[in-house]
Amino acid sequence: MKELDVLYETVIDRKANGEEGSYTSYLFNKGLDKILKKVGEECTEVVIASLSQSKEELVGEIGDLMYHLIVLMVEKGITLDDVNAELEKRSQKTHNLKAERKPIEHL
Ligand SMILES: N=c1c2ncn([C@@H]3O[C@H](COP(=O)(O)OP(=O)(O)OP(=O)(O)O)[C@@H](O)[C@H]3O)c2ncn1[C@@H]1O[C@H](COP(=O)(O)O)[C@@H](O)[C@H]1O
Repeated sequence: MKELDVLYETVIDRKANGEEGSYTSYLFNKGLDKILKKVGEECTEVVIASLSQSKEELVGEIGDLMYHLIVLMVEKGITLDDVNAELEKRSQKTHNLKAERKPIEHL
């Protein structure tokens, strides 16, 4: 997804160079605990928006979560390619529902 690549590069640049007035630079300066707090908050906001808000608001909350996840990835040295490779590995395997979760078939 093009926008994710652009955002990732911007976040990499903020970590390397910093930028006056940048929220991303602010997060990196605060450190891992602050980034994790924001990821946790944004997860909760996605859950709340899913239950009670419009599709538009939910899309906004998902965007916030994805942004903060990318900040976390950059902080931990994880690339989009790392995640793509993991998803690609999983895509080889389908029908992952565990046997015990499958409905009992009545013969
Ligand atoms: N996608 C985002 C993005 N999503 C959310 N946010 C910011 O995340 C903050 C979260 O808001 P909250 O109300 O939860 O938190 P807050 O009270 O403002 O801040 P805290 O005190 O909790 O840290 C807001 O300030 C938003 O502006 C983002 N800030 C930046 N980006 C991207 O990062 C790029 C670089 O931004 P800067 O680093 O600010 O130049 C931008 O062009 C965008 O593409």
